[in-house]
Amino acid sequence: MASKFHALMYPWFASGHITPFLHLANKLGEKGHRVTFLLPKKALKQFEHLNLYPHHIVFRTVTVPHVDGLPLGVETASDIPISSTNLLASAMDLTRPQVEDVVRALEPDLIFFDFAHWIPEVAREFGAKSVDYLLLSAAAVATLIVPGGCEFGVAPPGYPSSKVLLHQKDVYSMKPVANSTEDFAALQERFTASITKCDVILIKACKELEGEFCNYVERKFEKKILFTGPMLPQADTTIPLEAQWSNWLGGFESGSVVFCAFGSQTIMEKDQFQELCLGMELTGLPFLVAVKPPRGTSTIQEALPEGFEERVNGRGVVWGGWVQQPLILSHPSVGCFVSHCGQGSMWESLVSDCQIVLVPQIAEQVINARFMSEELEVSVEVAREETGWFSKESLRDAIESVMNRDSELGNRVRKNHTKWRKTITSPGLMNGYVDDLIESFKDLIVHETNHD
Ligand SMILES: O=c1ccn([C@@H]2O[C@H](COP(=O)(O)OP(=O)(O)O[C@H]3O[C@H](CO)[C@@H](O)[C@H](O)[C@H]3O)[C@@H](O)[C@H]2O)c(=O)[nH]1
Repeated sequence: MASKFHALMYPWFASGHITPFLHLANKLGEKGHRVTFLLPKKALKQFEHLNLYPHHIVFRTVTVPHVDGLPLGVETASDIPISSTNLLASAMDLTRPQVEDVVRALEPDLIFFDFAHWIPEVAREFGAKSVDYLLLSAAAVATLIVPGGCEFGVAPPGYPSSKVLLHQKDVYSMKPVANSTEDFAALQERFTASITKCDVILIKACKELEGEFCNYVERKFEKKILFTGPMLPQADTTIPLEAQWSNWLGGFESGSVVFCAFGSQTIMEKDQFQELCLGMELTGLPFLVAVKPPRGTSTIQEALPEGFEERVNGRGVVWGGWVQQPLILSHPSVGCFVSHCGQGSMWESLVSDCQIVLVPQIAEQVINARFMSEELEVSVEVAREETGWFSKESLRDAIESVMNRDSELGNRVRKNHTKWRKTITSPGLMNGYVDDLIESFKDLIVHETNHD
Protein backbone atom coordinates (compact mmCIF):
# COMPACT_ATOMS: atom_id res chain seq x y z
CA MET A 1 0.00 0.00 0.00
CA ALA A 2 0.96 3.64 -0.32
CA SER A 3 2.62 5.04 2.80
CA LYS A 4 -0.45 7.15 3.52
CA PHE A 5 -3.88 5.61 3.99
CA HIS A 6 -7.42 6.87 3.54
CA ALA A 7 -9.85 6.47 6.45
CA LEU A 8 -13.60 6.99 6.42
CA MET A 9 -15.16 7.93 9.76
CA TYR A 10 -18.84 7.49 10.57
CA PRO A 11 -19.48 8.21 14.26
CA TRP A 12 -22.75 8.04 16.19
CA PHE A 13 -24.81 11.23 15.65
CA ALA A 14 -23.87 12.80 19.00
CA SER A 15 -21.40 15.49 19.92
CA GLY A 16 -19.85 13.20 22.59
CA HIS A 17 -18.92 10.93 19.64
CA ILE A 18 -18.39 13.27 16.66
CA THR A 19 -15.96 15.41 18.69
CA PRO A 20 -13.59 12.59 19.78
CA PHE A 21 -13.72 11.01 16.30
CA LEU A 22 -12.58 14.39 14.97
CA HIS A 23 -9.76 14.50 17.50
CA LEU A 24 -8.56 11.16 16.12
CA ALA A 25 -9.04 12.41 12.55
CA ASN A 26 -6.82 15.40 13.39
CA LYS A 27 -4.07 13.12 14.68
CA LEU A 28 -4.20 11.14 11.41
CA GLY A 29 -4.45 14.30 9.31
CA GLU A 30 -1.45 15.78 11.12
CA LYS A 31 0.61 12.79 9.92
CA GLY A 32 -0.56 13.24 6.33
CA HIS A 33 -3.24 10.54 6.16
CA ARG A 34 -6.54 11.30 4.45
CA VAL A 35 -9.84 11.23 6.30
CA THR A 36 -13.36 11.49 4.89
CA PHE A 37 -15.68 12.36 7.75
CA LEU A 38 -19.38 11.56 7.43
CA LEU A 39 -21.90 13.37 9.60
CA PRO A 40 -25.50 14.65 9.48
CA LYS A 41 -26.11 17.87 7.55
CA LYS A 42 -27.12 19.91 10.60
CA ALA A 43 -24.05 18.80 12.56
CA LEU A 44 -21.60 20.11 9.94
CA LYS A 45 -21.84 23.76 11.06
CA GLN A 46 -21.33 22.86 14.70
CA PHE A 47 -18.24 20.72 14.15
CA GLU A 48 -16.39 21.91 11.04
CA HIS A 49 -14.25 24.36 13.04
CA LEU A 50 -12.72 21.34 14.83
CA ASN A 51 -11.08 20.25 11.58
CA LEU A 52 -7.47 21.41 11.98
CA TYR A 53 -6.23 19.81 8.74
CA PRO A 54 -8.71 20.72 6.00
CA HIS A 55 -6.21 19.62 3.33
CA HIS A 56 -6.39 16.09 4.68
CA ILE A 57 -9.82 15.89 6.36
CA VAL A 58 -12.89 16.34 4.19
CA PHE A 59 -16.47 16.40 5.46
CA ARG A 60 -19.35 14.73 3.66
CA THR A 61 -22.91 14.91 4.91
CA VAL A 62 -25.65 12.31 5.06
CA THR A 63 -29.39 12.96 5.09
CA VAL A 64 -30.95 11.42 8.17
CA PRO A 65 -34.23 9.75 7.16
CA HIS A 66 -37.31 10.20 9.32
CA VAL A 67 -38.30 7.40 11.68
CA ASP A 68 -41.70 7.16 13.38
CA GLY A 69 -41.50 8.35 16.97
CA LEU A 70 -38.73 10.89 16.38
CA PRO A 71 -39.70 14.56 16.06
CA LEU A 72 -39.32 15.87 12.49
CA GLY A 73 -35.88 17.23 11.66
CA VAL A 74 -34.00 15.38 14.42
CA GLU A 75 -30.46 14.60 13.30
CA THR A 76 -28.39 14.34 16.45
CA ALA A 77 -28.73 12.92 19.94
CA SER A 78 -28.69 16.41 21.49
CA ASP A 79 -32.17 16.92 19.98
CA ILE A 80 -33.70 13.98 21.87
CA PRO A 81 -33.79 12.47 25.37
CA ILE A 82 -31.23 9.70 25.82
CA SER A 83 -34.11 7.19 26.15
CA SER A 84 -34.85 7.69 22.42
CA THR A 85 -31.35 6.57 21.41
CA ASN A 86 -32.69 3.43 19.75
CA LEU A 87 -34.96 5.42 17.41
CA LEU A 88 -32.14 7.66 16.21
CA ALA A 89 -29.97 4.56 15.82
CA SER A 90 -32.67 3.10 13.53
CA ALA A 91 -32.54 6.32 11.47
CA MET A 92 -28.77 5.90 11.24
CA ASP A 93 -29.29 2.34 9.96
CA LEU A 94 -31.41 3.76 7.13
CA THR A 95 -28.44 5.78 5.90
CA ARG A 96 -26.63 2.58 4.86
CA PRO A 97 -27.25 3.06 1.09
CA GLN A 98 -25.75 6.59 1.29
CA VAL A 99 -22.70 5.24 3.12
CA GLU A 100 -22.31 2.42 0.60
CA ASP A 101 -22.31 4.99 -2.22
CA VAL A 102 -19.51 6.91 -0.54
CA VAL A 103 -17.47 3.77 0.11
CA ARG A 104 -17.97 2.56 -3.46
CA ALA A 105 -16.84 5.93 -4.85
CA LEU A 106 -13.92 6.64 -2.52
CA GLU A 107 -12.59 3.15 -1.74
CA PRO A 108 -11.18 3.97 1.73
CA ASP A 109 -8.65 1.62 3.36
CA LEU A 110 -10.25 1.81 6.79
CA ILE A 111 -13.71 2.62 8.16
CA PHE A 112 -14.09 3.81 11.76
CA PHE A 113 -17.54 3.47 13.35
CA ASP A 114 -19.26 2.86 16.66
CA PHE A 115 -23.08 2.61 16.38
CA ALA A 116 -23.47 1.63 12.71
CA HIS A 117 -23.09 -2.11 13.36
CA TRP A 118 -23.39 -2.95 9.63
CA ILE A 119 -20.17 -1.12 8.73
CA PRO A 120 -18.03 -4.30 8.96
CA GLU A 121 -20.21 -5.85 6.22
CA VAL A 122 -19.93 -2.76 4.04
CA ALA A 123 -16.18 -2.59 4.62
CA ARG A 124 -15.69 -6.23 3.69
CA GLU A 125 -17.76 -5.88 0.52
CA PHE A 126 -15.60 -3.00 -0.68
CA GLY A 127 -12.22 -4.29 0.53
CA ALA A 128 -11.75 -1.97 3.51
CA LYS A 129 -11.00 -2.85 7.15
CA SER A 130 -13.40 -1.85 9.91
CA VAL A 131 -12.43 -0.32 13.26
CA ASP A 132 -14.98 -0.23 16.08
CA TYR A 133 -13.91 2.90 18.00
CA LEU A 134 -15.26 2.56 21.54
CA LEU A 135 -15.51 5.93 23.26
CA LEU A 136 -15.55 4.33 26.64
CA SER A 137 -13.02 4.01 29.41
CA ALA A 138 -11.36 0.59 29.65
CA ALA A 139 -13.14 0.22 33.01
CA ALA A 140 -16.52 0.79 31.33
CA VAL A 141 -15.68 -1.69 28.57
CA ALA A 142 -14.59 -4.21 31.23
CA THR A 143 -17.83 -3.96 33.18
CA LEU A 144 -20.45 -3.24 30.52
CA ILE A 145 -19.21 -4.57 27.19
CA VAL A 146 -17.00 -7.64 27.65
CA PRO A 147 -18.83 -10.93 27.15
CA GLY A 148 -20.50 -11.93 30.40
CA GLY A 149 -20.22 -8.41 31.88
CA CYS A 150 -20.39 -7.90 35.66
CA GLU A 151 -23.21 -8.68 38.10
CA PHE A 152 -24.19 -6.05 40.66
CA GLY A 153 -21.45 -5.80 43.27
CA VAL A 154 -19.60 -8.91 42.07
CA ALA A 155 -16.17 -8.80 40.48
CA PRO A 156 -15.83 -11.64 37.93
CA PRO A 157 -12.68 -13.81 38.06
CA GLY A 158 -9.67 -11.81 36.96
CA TYR A 159 -11.49 -8.46 37.13
CA PRO A 160 -8.93 -5.95 38.42
CA SER A 161 -10.93 -4.02 41.02
CA SER A 162 -13.27 -4.58 43.96
CA LYS A 163 -14.24 -0.90 43.87
CA VAL A 164 -15.10 -0.11 40.25
CA LEU A 165 -18.42 -1.95 40.15
CA LEU A 166 -22.10 -1.22 39.80
CA HIS A 167 -24.21 -1.98 42.86
CA GLN A 168 -27.94 -2.52 43.38
CA LYS A 169 -28.21 1.13 44.47
CA ASP A 170 -27.02 2.21 40.99
CA VAL A 171 -30.06 0.76 39.30
CA TYR A 172 -31.30 4.33 38.67
CA SER A 173 -28.48 4.68 36.15
CA MET A 174 -29.73 1.79 34.01
CA LYS A 175 -33.13 3.34 33.30
CA PRO A 176 -32.49 6.45 31.19
CA VAL A 177 -30.87 4.82 28.15
CA ALA A 178 -33.92 3.00 26.76
CA ASN A 179 -37.69 3.32 26.74
CA SER A 180 -38.27 -0.42 27.13
CA THR A 181 -36.45 -3.69 27.70
CA GLU A 182 -36.77 -4.37 23.96
CA ASP A 183 -35.02 -1.07 23.19
CA PHE A 184 -32.30 -1.90 25.68
CA ALA A 185 -31.81 -5.36 24.16
CA ALA A 186 -31.66 -3.83 20.67
CA LEU A 187 -28.88 -1.47 21.76
CA GLN A 188 -26.95 -4.33 23.32
CA GLU A 189 -27.30 -6.40 20.15
CA ARG A 190 -25.98 -3.45 18.17
CA PHE A 191 -22.82 -3.28 20.30
CA THR A 192 -22.31 -7.03 20.31
CA ALA A 193 -22.65 -7.20 16.52
CA SER A 194 -20.18 -4.32 16.08
CA ILE A 195 -17.61 -5.92 18.33
CA THR A 196 -17.99 -9.37 16.87
CA LYS A 197 -17.83 -8.39 13.22
CA CYS A 198 -15.25 -5.60 13.15
CA ASP A 199 -11.62 -6.23 12.25
CA VAL A 200 -10.18 -4.32 15.20
CA ILE A 201 -11.51 -2.74 18.40
CA LEU A 202 -10.00 0.63 19.25
CA ILE A 203 -10.62 1.87 22.81
CA LYS A 204 -10.18 5.47 23.90
CA ALA A 205 -8.12 4.53 26.91
CA CYS A 206 -4.61 4.97 28.16
CA LYS A 207 -2.57 2.10 29.59
CA GLU A 208 -0.67 4.40 31.96
CA LEU A 209 -4.02 5.31 33.58
CA GLU A 210 -6.07 2.14 33.25
CA GLY A 211 -3.42 -0.55 32.76
CA GLU A 212 -5.12 -3.39 34.64
CA PHE A 213 -8.46 -2.72 32.97
CA CYS A 214 -6.78 -2.62 29.55
CA ASN A 215 -5.11 -5.99 30.25
CA TYR A 216 -8.42 -7.48 31.41
CA VAL A 217 -10.22 -6.29 28.28
CA GLU A 218 -7.46 -7.67 26.05
CA ARG A 219 -7.79 -11.08 27.71
CA LYS A 220 -11.57 -11.09 27.34
CA PHE A 221 -11.93 -10.31 23.63
CA GLU A 222 -10.83 -12.76 21.01
CA LYS A 223 -9.54 -10.13 18.64
CA LYS A 224 -7.03 -7.37 18.32
CA ILE A 225 -7.52 -4.47 20.71
CA LEU A 226 -5.81 -1.12 20.26
CA PHE A 227 -5.72 1.77 22.73
CA THR A 228 -5.57 5.41 21.69
CA GLY A 229 -3.69 6.64 24.76
CA PRO A 230 -4.41 10.21 25.86
CA MET A 231 -6.28 11.42 22.78
CA LEU A 232 -6.16 15.07 23.84
CA PRO A 233 -7.26 17.77 21.42
CA GLN A 234 -4.85 20.47 20.35
CA ALA A 235 -5.88 23.68 22.08
CA ASP A 236 -7.91 25.77 19.64
CA THR A 237 -6.45 29.23 20.06
CA THR A 238 -8.49 30.73 17.22
CA ILE A 239 -11.78 30.96 19.12
CA PRO A 240 -11.60 32.72 22.50
CA LEU A 241 -14.05 32.24 25.36
CA GLU A 242 -17.24 34.24 24.72
CA ALA A 243 -17.00 37.70 26.27
CA GLN A 244 -20.09 37.25 28.42
CA TRP A 245 -18.38 34.35 30.25
CA SER A 246 -14.84 35.71 30.34
CA ASN A 247 -16.14 39.00 31.75
CA TRP A 248 -18.38 37.30 34.29
CA LEU A 249 -15.78 34.77 35.43
CA GLY A 250 -13.14 37.49 35.52
CA GLY A 251 -15.05 39.16 38.37
CA PHE A 252 -14.24 36.37 40.84
CA GLU A 253 -11.15 35.28 42.74
CA SER A 254 -8.80 32.69 41.32
CA GLY A 255 -10.06 29.12 41.76
CA SER A 256 -13.30 30.17 43.46
CA VAL A 257 -16.03 29.43 40.87
CA VAL A 258 -17.88 26.11 40.66
CA PHE A 259 -18.70 25.13 37.06
CA CYS A 260 -21.29 22.44 36.44
CA ALA A 261 -22.16 20.76 33.12
CA PHE A 262 -23.66 17.39 32.28
CA GLY A 263 -22.67 16.90 28.62
CA SER A 264 -24.77 17.04 25.49
CA GLN A 265 -27.50 14.56 26.38
CA THR A 266 -28.54 14.74 30.02
CA ILE A 267 -32.06 16.02 30.63
CA MET A 268 -32.82 16.02 34.36
CA GLU A 269 -36.16 15.63 36.08
CA LYS A 270 -37.40 19.06 37.16
CA ASP A 271 -37.29 18.34 40.92
CA GLN A 272 -33.73 16.98 40.69
CA PHE A 273 -32.68 19.99 38.62
CA GLN A 274 -34.10 22.32 41.29
CA GLU A 275 -32.26 20.38 44.01
CA LEU A 276 -29.03 20.83 42.00
CA CYS A 277 -29.62 24.60 41.89
CA LEU A 278 -30.35 24.70 45.63
CA GLY A 279 -27.20 22.67 46.36
CA MET A 280 -25.16 25.19 44.41
CA GLU A 281 -26.80 28.00 46.36
CA LEU A 282 -25.98 26.25 49.67
CA THR A 283 -22.23 26.21 48.90
CA GLY A 284 -22.12 30.02 49.17
CA LEU A 285 -19.61 29.97 46.29
CA PRO A 286 -19.93 31.64 42.88
CA PHE A 287 -21.24 29.14 40.30
CA LEU A 288 -22.07 28.66 36.65
CA VAL A 289 -24.40 25.78 35.79
CA ALA A 290 -24.83 24.96 32.08
CA VAL A 291 -27.40 22.19 31.60
CA LYS A 292 -30.40 21.57 29.36
CA PRO A 293 -33.83 22.70 30.56
CA PRO A 294 -35.28 19.82 32.63
CA ARG A 295 -37.93 17.41 31.38
CA GLY A 296 -41.27 19.05 30.62
CA THR A 297 -39.89 22.60 30.39
CA SER A 298 -38.62 24.60 27.47
CA THR A 299 -36.52 27.18 29.29
CA ILE A 300 -34.28 27.16 32.35
CA GLN A 301 -36.02 30.25 33.73
CA GLU A 302 -39.40 28.55 34.09
CA ALA A 303 -37.80 25.64 35.95
CA LEU A 304 -35.76 27.53 38.56
CA PRO A 305 -36.72 27.19 42.24
CA GLU A 306 -38.91 29.91 43.77
CA GLY A 307 -36.96 33.11 44.53
CA PHE A 308 -33.68 31.48 43.44
CA GLU A 309 -32.59 34.11 40.92
CA GLU A 310 -32.96 36.95 43.39
CA ARG A 311 -31.10 35.08 46.12
CA VAL A 312 -28.06 34.14 43.96
CA ASN A 313 -28.05 37.32 41.90
CA GLY A 314 -24.46 38.41 41.22
CA ARG A 315 -22.82 35.12 42.18
CA GLY A 316 -24.73 32.36 40.44
CA VAL A 317 -25.88 31.75 36.84
CA VAL A 318 -27.89 28.83 35.48
CA TRP A 319 -27.67 28.67 31.69
CA GLY A 320 -29.71 26.44 29.39
CA GLY A 321 -27.44 26.55 26.33
CA TRP A 322 -24.10 25.35 25.06
CA VAL A 323 -20.94 26.84 26.57
CA GLN A 324 -17.29 26.33 25.64
CA GLN A 325 -16.54 23.81 28.36
CA PRO A 326 -12.79 23.30 27.78
CA LEU A 327 -12.22 27.06 27.77
CA ILE A 328 -14.30 27.52 30.92
CA LEU A 329 -12.38 24.75 32.68
CA SER A 330 -9.12 26.49 31.87
CA HIS A 331 -10.31 29.91 33.11
CA PRO A 332 -8.26 30.89 36.19
CA SER A 333 -11.36 31.75 38.26
CA VAL A 334 -12.83 28.26 37.92
CA GLY A 335 -11.77 25.97 40.75
CA CYS A 336 -14.27 23.13 40.73
CA PHE A 337 -15.96 21.08 37.99
CA VAL A 338 -19.22 19.31 38.83
CA SER A 339 -19.54 16.78 36.01
CA HIS A 340 -21.66 13.81 34.88
CA CYS A 341 -18.36 12.06 33.96
CA GLY A 342 -19.16 11.33 30.33
CA GLN A 343 -15.90 10.18 28.83
CA GLY A 344 -15.09 13.47 27.09
CA SER A 345 -15.66 15.40 30.28
CA MET A 346 -13.70 12.84 32.27
CA TRP A 347 -10.59 13.52 30.18
CA GLU A 348 -11.19 17.27 30.15
CA SER A 349 -11.46 17.24 33.95
CA LEU A 350 -8.27 15.19 34.26
CA VAL A 351 -6.20 17.63 32.22
CA SER A 352 -7.70 20.66 34.00
CA ASP A 353 -6.54 22.19 37.29
CA CYS A 354 -10.05 21.99 38.77
CA GLN A 355 -11.19 19.95 41.73
CA ILE A 356 -13.64 17.34 40.46
CA VAL A 357 -17.10 16.44 41.81
CA LEU A 358 -19.04 13.73 39.99
CA VAL A 359 -22.78 13.25 39.56
CA PRO A 360 -23.04 10.39 37.03
CA GLN A 361 -26.35 9.92 35.24
CA ILE A 362 -26.07 6.62 33.35
CA ALA A 363 -24.29 3.33 34.10
CA GLU A 364 -21.22 3.98 31.98
CA GLN A 365 -20.74 7.33 33.73
CA VAL A 366 -21.13 5.63 37.12
CA ILE A 367 -18.24 3.31 36.24
CA ASN A 368 -16.13 6.26 35.10
CA ALA A 369 -16.97 8.09 38.32
CA ARG A 370 -16.03 5.05 40.49
CA PHE A 371 -12.79 4.67 38.59
CA MET A 372 -11.94 8.36 39.11
CA SER A 373 -13.05 8.52 42.76
CA GLU A 374 -12.22 5.07 44.14
CA GLU A 375 -9.32 3.87 42.02
CA LEU A 376 -7.42 7.03 41.01
CA GLU A 377 -8.79 9.04 43.98
CA VAL A 378 -8.83 12.27 41.99
CA SER A 379 -12.48 13.21 42.60
CA VAL A 380 -15.49 12.72 44.87
CA GLU A 381 -18.82 11.25 43.84
CA VAL A 382 -21.99 12.86 45.20
CA ALA A 383 -23.88 10.47 47.51
CA ARG A 384 -27.29 9.30 46.29
CA GLU A 385 -30.17 7.76 48.18
CA GLU A 386 -31.54 4.27 47.42
CA THR A 387 -33.98 5.82 44.93
CA GLY A 388 -31.13 7.45 42.97
CA TRP A 389 -32.06 10.93 44.29
CA PHE A 390 -29.27 13.26 45.38
CA SER A 391 -30.04 15.99 47.91
CA LYS A 392 -28.88 19.59 47.91
CA GLU A 393 -26.96 18.83 51.12
CA SER A 394 -25.07 15.90 49.58
CA LEU A 395 -24.11 18.06 46.60
CA ARG A 396 -23.00 20.89 48.90
CA ASP A 397 -21.02 18.48 51.10
CA ALA A 398 -19.19 16.98 48.11
CA ILE A 399 -18.27 20.43 46.77
CA GLU A 400 -17.18 21.65 50.19
CA SER A 401 -15.09 18.52 50.72
CA VAL A 402 -12.89 19.43 47.75
CA MET A 403 -13.07 23.24 47.87
CA ASN A 404 -12.32 23.67 51.56
CA ARG A 405 -8.57 24.35 51.80
CA ASP A 406 -8.33 22.51 55.16
CA SER A 407 -10.06 19.37 53.92
CA GLU A 408 -7.87 16.28 54.06
CA LEU A 409 -9.91 14.68 51.25
CA GLY A 410 -9.65 17.86 49.17
CA ASN A 411 -5.88 17.91 49.51
CA ARG A 412 -5.58 14.20 48.73
CA VAL A 413 -7.58 14.40 45.49
CA ARG A 414 -5.70 17.54 44.46
CA LYS A 415 -2.35 15.79 44.95
CA ASN A 416 -3.44 12.65 43.07
CA HIS A 417 -5.00 14.71 40.30
CA THR A 418 -1.76 16.68 39.82
CA LYS A 419 0.21 13.42 39.59
CA TRP A 420 -2.11 11.91 36.96
CA ARG A 421 -2.34 15.13 34.98
CA LYS A 422 1.45 15.16 34.69
CA THR A 423 1.46 11.52 33.60
CA ILE A 424 -1.10 11.84 30.84
CA THR A 425 0.27 15.12 29.52
CA SER A 426 3.90 14.04 29.69
CA PRO A 427 5.86 15.03 26.56
CA GLY A 428 5.89 12.39 23.87
CA LEU A 429 3.30 10.07 25.40
CA MET A 430 0.43 11.00 23.10
CA ASN A 431 2.58 11.19 20.00
CA GLY A 432 4.08 7.78 20.75
CA TYR A 433 0.61 6.25 20.93
CA VAL A 434 -0.38 7.92 17.64
CA ASP A 435 2.72 6.60 15.84
CA ASP A 436 2.05 3.08 17.15
CA LEU A 437 -1.60 3.30 16.14
CA ILE A 438 -0.70 4.35 12.62
CA GLU A 439 1.69 1.40 12.31
CA SER A 440 -1.06 -0.95 13.54
CA PHE A 441 -3.53 0.49 11.02
CA LYS A 442 -1.01 0.02 8.21
CA ASP A 443 -0.47 -3.62 9.27
CA LEU A 444 -4.20 -4.14 9.35
CA ILE A 445 -4.62 -2.76 5.83
CA VAL A 446 -1.97 -5.00 4.30
CA HIS A 447 -2.99 -8.20 6.08
CA GLU A 448 -5.94 -10.34 5.14
CA THR A 449 -8.78 -10.44 7.67
CA ASN A 450 -8.73 -13.90 9.15
CA HIS A 451 -12.21 -14.16 10.59
CA ASP A 452 -15.38 -14.80 8.63
O1 LIG B 1 -22.24 23.01 27.22
C1 LIG B 1 -21.44 22.15 26.87
C2 LIG B 1 -21.63 20.77 27.13
C3 LIG B 1 -20.66 19.88 26.68
N1 LIG B 1 -19.58 20.33 25.98
C4 LIG B 1 -18.60 19.37 25.44
O2 LIG B 1 -19.28 18.25 24.95
C5 LIG B 1 -18.54 17.07 25.21
C6 LIG B 1 -19.46 16.17 26.01
O3 LIG B 1 -18.95 14.88 25.96
P1 LIG B 1 -19.07 13.88 27.20
O4 LIG B 1 -18.55 14.47 28.43
O5 LIG B 1 -18.48 12.58 26.78
O6 LIG B 1 -20.62 13.75 27.46
P2 LIG B 1 -21.91 13.35 26.58
O7 LIG B 1 -22.21 14.40 25.62
O8 LIG B 1 -22.95 13.06 27.61
O9 LIG B 1 -21.42 12.02 25.86
C7 LIG B 1 -22.04 10.80 25.52
O10 LIG B 1 -20.99 10.08 24.87
C8 LIG B 1 -19.85 9.79 25.68
C9 LIG B 1 -18.83 9.07 24.81
O11 LIG B 1 -19.32 7.80 24.45
C10 LIG B 1 -20.24 8.95 26.87
O12 LIG B 1 -19.12 8.73 27.71
C11 LIG B 1 -21.34 9.67 27.65
O13 LIG B 1 -21.75 8.87 28.74
C12 LIG B 1 -22.51 9.94 26.72
O14 LIG B 1 -23.55 10.60 27.42
C13 LIG B 1 -17.31 17.49 25.99
O15 LIG B 1 -16.22 17.57 25.08
C14 LIG B 1 -17.66 18.88 26.50
O16 LIG B 1 -16.54 19.74 26.60
C15 LIG B 1 -19.40 21.66 25.74
O17 LIG B 1 -18.40 22.06 25.13
N2 LIG B 1 -20.34 22.52 26.18
